[in-house]
Amino acid sequence: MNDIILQAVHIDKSFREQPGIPILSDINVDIQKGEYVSLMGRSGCGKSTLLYILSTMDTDYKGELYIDNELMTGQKSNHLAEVRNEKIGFVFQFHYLLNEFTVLKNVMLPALKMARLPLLDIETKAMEWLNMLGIHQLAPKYPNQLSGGEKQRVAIARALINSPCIILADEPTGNLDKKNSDLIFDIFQQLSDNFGQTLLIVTHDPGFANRTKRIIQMEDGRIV
Ligand SMILES: Nc1ncnc2c1ncn2[C@@H]1O[C@H](COP(=O)(O)OP(=O)(O)OP(=O)(O)O)[C@@H](O)[C@H]1O
Repeated sequence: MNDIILQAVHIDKSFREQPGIPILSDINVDIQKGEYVSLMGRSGCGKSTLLYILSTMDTDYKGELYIDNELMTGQKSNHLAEVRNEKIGFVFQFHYLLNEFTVLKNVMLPALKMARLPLLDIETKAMEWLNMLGIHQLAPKYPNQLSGGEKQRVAIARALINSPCIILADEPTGNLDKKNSDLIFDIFQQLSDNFGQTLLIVTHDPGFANRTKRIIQMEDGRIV
């Protein structure tokens, strides 16, 4: 056992529609527990494709992926779904909140799916994260009543509810103005500094990447 939370070993990927055209070539990545890492590179270099594989959602690749020292490659889809729900927190450019549920219920959902804690404890935990992110007053509202920045903070609370080993974020501020982007970056910084949260963030923003502790730079499907 070691402190590596996420490990990609010799990952290659090409899309079935374009066999023989490599999108990712010999990708090797180690993310240690508590690391705060950004993944940068020009548009089309393969960042989202890689993140999708690291998140276990894309299983069509060559090489090996380990999450929390467990080999994910070749595992059945229902086991991968369990690992994702328990160990990975996702934050995307678009928040994917469910409009028919309140903010509180949206944040609680991943924990309700796991069904490991009593309802009241899940609610308390959800409120704690909403509080920490400065949006506890939004708990009874519905996503379509919120601003873009507020929705993204709710999405971060939802990503945190199961105390994931790692947060994976794909352009989490891509849809936000500067003020809200700064706020989201401050939150990631706090999660890293105060909670030791492991984070891997795909970003175009060099200013943000420079605030992370390590930058992984990609070019044409390779890490450079
Ligand atoms: N389903 C697909 N079939 C074929 N090619 C694809 C598919 N999805 C993505 N690609 C190609 O794979 C390459 C990498 O795409 P990807 O979305 O990973 O890049 P990216 O670095 O995340 O770009 P951006 O910063 O613009 O989001 C691109 O050339 C893209 O056109």
